[in-house]
Amino acid sequence: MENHHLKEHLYKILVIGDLGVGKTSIIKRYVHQNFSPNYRATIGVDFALKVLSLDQETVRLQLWDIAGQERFGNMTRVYYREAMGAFIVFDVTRPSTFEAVTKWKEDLDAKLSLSNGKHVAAVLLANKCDQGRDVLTNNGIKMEQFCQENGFVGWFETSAKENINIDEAAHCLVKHIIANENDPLQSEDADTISPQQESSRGGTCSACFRS
Ligand SMILES: Nc1nc2c(ncn2[C@@H]2O[C@H](COP(=O)(O)OP(=O)(O)OP(=O)(O)O)[C@@H](O)[C@H]2O)c(=O)[nH]1
Repeated sequence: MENHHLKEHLYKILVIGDLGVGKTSIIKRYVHQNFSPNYRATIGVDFALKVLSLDQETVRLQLWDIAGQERFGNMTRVYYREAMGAFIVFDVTRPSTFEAVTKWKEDLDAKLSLSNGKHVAAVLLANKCDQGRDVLTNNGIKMEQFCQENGFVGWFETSAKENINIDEAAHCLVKHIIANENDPLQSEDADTISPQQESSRGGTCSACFRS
Protein backbone atom coordinates (compact mmCIF):
# COMPACT_ATOMS: atom_id res chain seq x y z
CA MET A 1 0.00 0.00 0.00
CA GLU A 2 1.20 3.42 -0.89
CA ASN A 3 1.57 5.71 2.07
CA HIS A 4 -0.14 8.96 1.15
CA HIS A 5 1.37 12.01 2.67
CA LEU A 6 -1.59 14.13 3.70
CA LYS A 7 -1.29 17.82 3.04
CA GLU A 8 -2.23 20.32 5.69
CA HIS A 9 -3.32 23.87 5.04
CA LEU A 10 -3.75 26.75 7.43
CA TYR A 11 -5.73 29.67 6.11
CA LYS A 12 -6.51 32.94 7.78
CA ILE A 13 -10.04 34.02 6.92
CA LEU A 14 -11.46 37.47 7.66
CA VAL A 15 -15.11 37.92 8.56
CA ILE A 16 -16.07 41.54 8.04
CA GLY A 17 -19.17 43.69 7.58
CA ASP A 18 -21.25 46.29 9.43
CA LEU A 19 -22.25 46.21 13.09
CA GLY A 20 -24.65 43.47 14.10
CA VAL A 21 -24.96 41.75 10.70
CA GLY A 22 -24.20 38.40 12.33
CA LYS A 23 -20.44 37.82 11.89
CA THR A 24 -19.95 36.37 15.37
CA SER A 25 -23.14 34.30 15.03
CA ILE A 26 -22.05 32.81 11.71
CA ILE A 27 -18.70 31.79 13.17
CA LYS A 28 -20.36 30.38 16.30
CA ARG A 29 -22.75 28.34 14.20
CA TYR A 30 -19.97 27.14 11.92
CA VAL A 31 -17.47 26.24 14.64
CA HIS A 32 -19.58 25.41 17.71
CA GLN A 33 -22.95 24.48 16.14
CA ASN A 34 -24.91 26.87 18.33
CA PHE A 35 -26.73 30.20 18.16
CA SER A 36 -27.69 32.88 20.66
CA PRO A 37 -30.34 35.55 19.99
CA ASN A 38 -28.55 37.98 22.30
CA TYR A 39 -26.33 40.64 20.80
CA ARG A 40 -22.98 41.44 22.32
CA ALA A 41 -20.81 43.63 20.14
CA THR A 42 -17.37 42.26 19.36
CA ILE A 43 -14.59 44.48 20.64
CA GLY A 44 -11.55 44.50 18.36
CA VAL A 45 -11.14 40.98 17.07
CA ASP A 46 -12.04 37.44 18.17
CA PHE A 47 -10.62 34.19 16.83
CA ALA A 48 -11.99 30.76 16.15
CA LEU A 49 -10.52 27.68 14.55
CA LYS A 50 -12.41 25.28 12.29
CA VAL A 51 -10.74 22.09 11.09
CA LEU A 52 -12.04 20.58 7.86
CA SER A 53 -11.17 17.49 5.98
CA LEU A 54 -11.39 18.10 2.26
CA ASP A 55 -10.31 15.69 -0.48
CA GLN A 56 -8.08 13.83 2.00
CA GLU A 57 -6.44 17.06 3.06
CA THR A 58 -6.70 18.77 6.41
CA VAL A 59 -7.69 22.40 6.22
CA ARG A 60 -7.48 24.61 9.27
CA LEU A 61 -9.44 27.81 9.02
CA GLN A 62 -8.38 30.52 11.40
CA LEU A 63 -11.43 32.76 11.44
CA TRP A 64 -10.89 36.39 12.37
CA ASP A 65 -14.12 37.92 13.64
CA ILE A 66 -13.54 41.62 13.23
CA ALA A 67 -15.81 44.02 15.10
CA GLY A 68 -18.19 45.95 12.83
CA GLN A 69 -17.12 49.11 14.58
CA GLU A 70 -13.51 48.58 13.49
CA ARG A 71 -14.12 50.03 10.05
CA PHE A 72 -13.18 53.47 11.22
CA GLY A 73 -10.22 52.25 13.22
CA ASN A 74 -6.72 52.24 11.86
CA MET A 75 -5.89 48.81 13.26
CA THR A 76 -7.60 47.11 10.38
CA ARG A 77 -4.54 46.77 8.19
CA VAL A 78 -2.87 44.72 10.92
CA TYR A 79 -5.92 42.47 11.18
CA TYR A 80 -5.98 41.94 7.41
CA ARG A 81 -2.33 40.92 7.13
CA GLU A 82 -1.69 37.53 5.47
CA ALA A 83 -5.36 36.61 5.18
CA MET A 84 -6.13 34.20 2.35
CA GLY A 85 -9.84 34.80 2.08
CA ALA A 86 -12.75 36.80 3.42
CA PHE A 87 -16.44 36.65 4.09
CA ILE A 88 -18.17 39.98 3.74
CA VAL A 89 -21.48 39.86 5.56
CA PHE A 90 -24.62 41.99 5.36
CA ASP A 91 -28.03 41.74 7.01
CA VAL A 92 -30.88 41.12 4.53
CA THR A 93 -33.24 43.14 6.73
CA ARG A 94 -31.11 46.30 6.74
CA PRO A 95 -30.35 47.92 3.35
CA SER A 96 -27.63 50.15 4.80
CA THR A 97 -25.56 47.08 5.61
CA PHE A 98 -25.75 46.03 1.95
CA GLU A 99 -24.77 49.51 0.82
CA ALA A 100 -21.68 49.17 3.02
CA VAL A 101 -20.58 45.96 1.28
CA THR A 102 -18.78 47.75 -1.56
CA LYS A 103 -16.92 49.89 0.99
CA TRP A 104 -15.81 46.82 2.92
CA LYS A 105 -14.69 45.16 -0.32
CA GLU A 106 -12.77 48.24 -1.46
CA ASP A 107 -11.13 48.51 1.94
CA LEU A 108 -10.15 44.84 1.81
CA ASP A 109 -8.68 45.11 -1.69
CA ALA A 110 -6.84 48.31 -0.84
CA LYS A 111 -5.19 46.78 2.20
CA LEU A 112 -4.57 43.23 1.12
CA SER A 113 -3.47 41.28 -1.93
CA LEU A 114 -1.88 37.89 -2.54
CA SER A 115 1.80 37.53 -3.32
CA ASN A 116 0.95 37.31 -7.05
CA GLY A 117 -0.83 40.66 -6.80
CA LYS A 118 -4.33 39.24 -7.08
CA HIS A 119 -7.09 40.05 -4.64
CA VAL A 120 -7.88 37.47 -1.96
CA ALA A 121 -10.96 35.33 -2.52
CA ALA A 122 -14.05 36.96 -1.06
CA VAL A 123 -17.51 35.45 -0.62
CA LEU A 124 -20.56 37.61 0.06
CA LEU A 125 -23.01 36.45 2.75
CA ALA A 126 -26.61 37.73 2.78
CA ASN A 127 -27.28 36.81 6.41
CA LYS A 128 -30.49 36.50 8.47
CA CYS A 129 -32.32 35.01 5.49
CA ASP A 130 -34.70 33.40 8.03
CA GLN A 131 -36.12 36.92 8.42
CA GLY A 132 -37.01 37.53 4.78
CA ARG A 133 -35.22 38.73 1.70
CA ASP A 134 -36.27 42.39 1.50
CA VAL A 135 -32.88 43.76 0.57
CA LEU A 136 -32.49 41.16 -2.16
CA THR A 137 -35.89 41.58 -3.77
CA ASN A 138 -36.90 45.22 -3.21
CA ASN A 139 -33.99 46.89 -4.94
CA GLY A 140 -33.96 44.72 -8.00
CA ILE A 141 -30.41 43.76 -7.23
CA LYS A 142 -28.97 41.08 -9.48
CA MET A 143 -26.61 39.35 -7.12
CA GLU A 144 -24.53 37.55 -9.74
CA GLN A 145 -23.93 40.81 -11.53
CA PHE A 146 -23.16 42.57 -8.26
CA CYS A 147 -20.63 39.86 -7.41
CA GLN A 148 -18.96 40.09 -10.80
CA GLU A 149 -18.75 43.86 -10.67
CA ASN A 150 -17.34 43.84 -7.17
CA GLY A 151 -14.99 40.89 -7.45
CA PHE A 152 -16.76 38.35 -5.22
CA VAL A 153 -16.19 34.70 -6.12
CA GLY A 154 -19.66 33.75 -4.92
CA TRP A 155 -22.56 34.67 -2.66
CA PHE A 156 -24.93 32.83 -0.35
CA GLU A 157 -28.10 33.59 1.57
CA THR A 158 -27.24 32.43 5.06
CA SER A 159 -28.86 32.08 8.43
CA ALA A 160 -26.78 31.57 11.54
CA LYS A 161 -30.03 31.03 13.40
CA GLU A 162 -31.29 28.21 11.21
CA ASN A 163 -27.96 26.97 9.96
CA ILE A 164 -28.53 27.68 6.28
CA ASN A 165 -25.73 27.72 3.69
CA ILE A 166 -22.86 28.39 6.07
CA ASP A 167 -21.02 25.14 5.36
CA GLU A 168 -21.63 25.67 1.64
CA ALA A 169 -20.23 29.19 1.74
CA ALA A 170 -17.13 28.05 3.61
CA HIS A 171 -16.63 25.24 1.14
CA CYS A 172 -16.84 27.72 -1.73
CA LEU A 173 -14.28 30.02 -0.13
CA VAL A 174 -11.84 27.20 0.64
CA LYS A 175 -12.09 25.86 -2.90
CA HIS A 176 -11.24 29.25 -4.32
CA ILE A 177 -8.34 29.70 -1.93
CA ILE A 178 -6.91 26.31 -2.91
CA ALA A 179 -7.44 27.10 -6.60
CA ASN A 180 -5.54 30.36 -6.14
CA GLU A 181 -2.71 28.52 -4.43
CA ASN A 182 -2.42 25.62 -6.85
CA ASP A 183 -2.90 27.48 -10.05
CA PRO A 184 -2.15 31.12 -9.51
CA LEU A 185 -1.92 31.98 -13.19
CA GLN A 186 -5.14 30.38 -14.34
CA SER A 187 -7.42 31.09 -11.45
CA GLU A 188 -9.11 34.09 -13.12
CA ASP A 189 -11.35 31.55 -14.73
CA ALA A 190 -12.50 30.26 -11.36
CA ASP A 191 -13.48 33.80 -10.44
CA THR A 192 -16.23 33.92 -13.01
CA ILE A 193 -19.71 33.31 -11.71
CA SER A 194 -21.98 31.39 -14.02
CA PRO A 195 -25.47 32.90 -13.80
CA GLN A 196 -27.41 29.75 -14.62
CA GLN A 197 -26.12 28.07 -11.49
CA GLU A 198 -28.37 29.79 -8.99
CA SER A 199 -30.16 27.53 -6.52
CA SER A 200 -33.61 28.33 -5.11
CA ARG A 201 -32.03 29.58 -1.91
CA GLY A 202 -29.69 32.18 -3.32
CA GLY A 203 -26.12 31.18 -3.66
CA THR A 204 -23.55 30.63 -6.34
CA CYS A 205 -20.01 29.48 -6.35
CA SER A 206 -18.46 28.61 -9.66
CA ALA A 207 -15.74 26.39 -8.19
CA CYS A 208 -18.21 24.32 -6.20
CA PHE A 209 -20.62 23.82 -9.07
CA ARG A 210 -17.94 22.91 -11.55
CA SER A 211 -16.28 20.15 -9.60
N1 LIG B 1 -32.78 35.96 12.98
C1 LIG B 1 -31.43 35.95 12.91
N2 LIG B 1 -30.70 36.68 13.77
C2 LIG B 1 -29.36 36.65 13.66
C3 LIG B 1 -28.71 35.87 12.66
N3 LIG B 1 -27.37 36.06 12.78
C4 LIG B 1 -27.21 36.89 13.83
N4 LIG B 1 -28.39 37.25 14.36
C5 LIG B 1 -28.61 38.16 15.51
O1 LIG B 1 -28.13 39.44 15.17
C6 LIG B 1 -27.51 40.07 16.29
C7 LIG B 1 -26.09 40.47 15.95
O2 LIG B 1 -25.32 39.29 15.72
P1 LIG B 1 -23.74 39.25 15.91
O3 LIG B 1 -23.31 37.91 15.46
O4 LIG B 1 -23.34 39.67 17.27
O5 LIG B 1 -23.29 40.37 14.87
P2 LIG B 1 -21.80 40.90 14.52
O6 LIG B 1 -21.79 41.16 13.08
O7 LIG B 1 -20.79 39.94 15.05
O8 LIG B 1 -21.76 42.27 15.34
P3 LIG B 1 -20.45 43.19 15.73
O9 LIG B 1 -19.56 42.34 16.56
O10 LIG B 1 -21.01 44.34 16.50
O11 LIG B 1 -19.83 43.67 14.47
C8 LIG B 1 -27.62 39.07 17.45
O12 LIG B 1 -28.74 39.40 18.23
C9 LIG B 1 -27.82 37.74 16.75
O13 LIG B 1 -28.55 36.82 17.55
C10 LIG B 1 -29.52 35.11 11.75
O14 LIG B 1 -29.06 34.43 10.84
N5 LIG B 1 -30.88 35.20 11.92
